[in-house]
Amino acid sequence: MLSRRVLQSTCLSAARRSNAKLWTLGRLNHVAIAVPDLDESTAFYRDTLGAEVSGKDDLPEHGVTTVFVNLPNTKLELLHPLGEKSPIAGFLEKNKKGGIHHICIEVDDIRAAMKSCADAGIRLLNKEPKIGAHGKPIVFLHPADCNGVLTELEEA
Ligand SMILES: C[C@@H](C(=O)O)C(=O)SCCNC(=O)CCNC(=O)[C@H](O)C(C)(C)COP(=O)(O)OP(=O)(O)OC[C@H]1O[C@@H](n2cnc3c(N)ncnc32)[C@H](O)[C@@H]1OP(=O)(O)O
Ligand SMILES: [Co+2]
Repeated sequence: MLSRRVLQSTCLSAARRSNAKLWTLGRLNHVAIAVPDLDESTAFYRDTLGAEVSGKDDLPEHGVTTVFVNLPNTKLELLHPLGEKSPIAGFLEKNKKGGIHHICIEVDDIRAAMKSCADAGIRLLNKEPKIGAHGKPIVFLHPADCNGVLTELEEA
């Protein structure tokens, strides 16, 4: 009679061999909005809507300056281009007043999630996890493979 532990480890290794999904999708971490004027947009959420907002954070490795708008159940990430090669410059060219740029969903294991997505033919926009605004590993999935929505995964 196989002990419970042996049975469990056998099932787990079978799941690993079958590449079964060994990670979990979590909360909506943030909705990112690209804005042409960061001060004006920050004032709108803070003064007009009464939201609690963070200070500005320059992230040269991402080519953006961010301000986070803290909501009870998620956050808005206000994005403004930083530097010559900002990945959001093209987006703002096309959307002069700004617009929703991406969504960010939490995962418990970024590398397992990246492998599942790559195996499913979803294009990863960074081959290795990068460190995002919250100091956590992140990956971006190509919008064309995600219903037209640029999708960021953050390991939480
Ligand atoms: C700090 C961090 C954090 O939260 O921790 C962040 O969020 S950093 C946030 C900033 N970093 C990133 O966004 C990194 C990932 N983003 C990228 O690599 C880029 O933005 C791409 C998604 C590859 C798009 O680049 P770019 O605009 O230069 O390319 P492109 O103009 O040729 O666009 C290629 C196609 O993608 C579409 N496209 C472009 N940006 C899009 C967006 N935000 N949402 C949905 N579709 C988008 C275009 O319409 C076009 O579609 P058609 O081909 O149909 O015309
Ligand atoms: Co983001």
